[in-house]
Amino acid sequence: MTAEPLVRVRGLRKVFGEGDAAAVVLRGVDLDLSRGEMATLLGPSGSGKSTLLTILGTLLRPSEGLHHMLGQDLSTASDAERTRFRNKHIGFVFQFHHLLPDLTALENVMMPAATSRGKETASMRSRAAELLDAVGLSDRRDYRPAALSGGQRQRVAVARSLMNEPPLVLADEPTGNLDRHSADQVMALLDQINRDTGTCFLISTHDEHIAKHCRRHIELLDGALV
Ligand SMILES: Nc1ncnc2c1ncn2[C@@H]1O[C@H](COP(=O)(O)OP(=O)(O)OP(=O)(O)O)[C@@H](O)[C@H]1O
Repeated sequence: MTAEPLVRVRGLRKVFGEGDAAAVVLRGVDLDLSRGEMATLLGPSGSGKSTLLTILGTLLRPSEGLHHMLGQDLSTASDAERTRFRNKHIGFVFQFHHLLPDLTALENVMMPAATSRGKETASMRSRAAELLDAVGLSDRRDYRPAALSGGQRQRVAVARSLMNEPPLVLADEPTGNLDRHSADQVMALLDQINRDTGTCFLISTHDEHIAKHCRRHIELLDGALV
């Protein structure tokens, strides 16, 4: 018997709207992601990359199809179960960092743990400090996002995505807002984390140069995998 992959998706469809206004955005996607994989999701604008990532992140339900992660059937899970699952097992990095402006870098990194466990603890603080160290920002712990560069903010967002040690991190155009040098730094960081911890990354990008950092390329064209 082969072990079930980290993520298994079969016949995934997403339709927005109804009747004449219906737009079929994903038309039957089959995809497996294994633990420790580092993959890019490529495709032209409008091909459905963000929609697929949002569904894999349980932030959106598919119209049809099967979605399993860690052997759990998320297609039939309740909203509350999906939220609990997401907080525990999935990290996110977005194009715009979505850091909270009033919190320091350290407090932002701690957020996912504080959210799922109710309150901050000393062990959360030390894990967040270790993560900031790992992304090269231990000297910026007490800075607020406005006092950080774009690349530094994105590195804080990467640290935050890892706070709960998720087996899967979904990154939607994580370098889309960065210059080439900062983009390469962020990609090298993701690559390093992937090798060190076995975290699976699925990274959407338009940029072929960024895709070179990944060993697997998944391509969407008009809502279907190529
Ligand atoms: N909530 C929504 N309601 C209706 N249509 C939507 C919705 N969200 C996305 N779409 C449509 O789905 C299609 C795919 O969008 P999506 O954002 O997934 O593409 P993408 O490949 O990530 O594009 P980009 O690279 O430009 O970010 C687009 O045509 C978009 O207009």
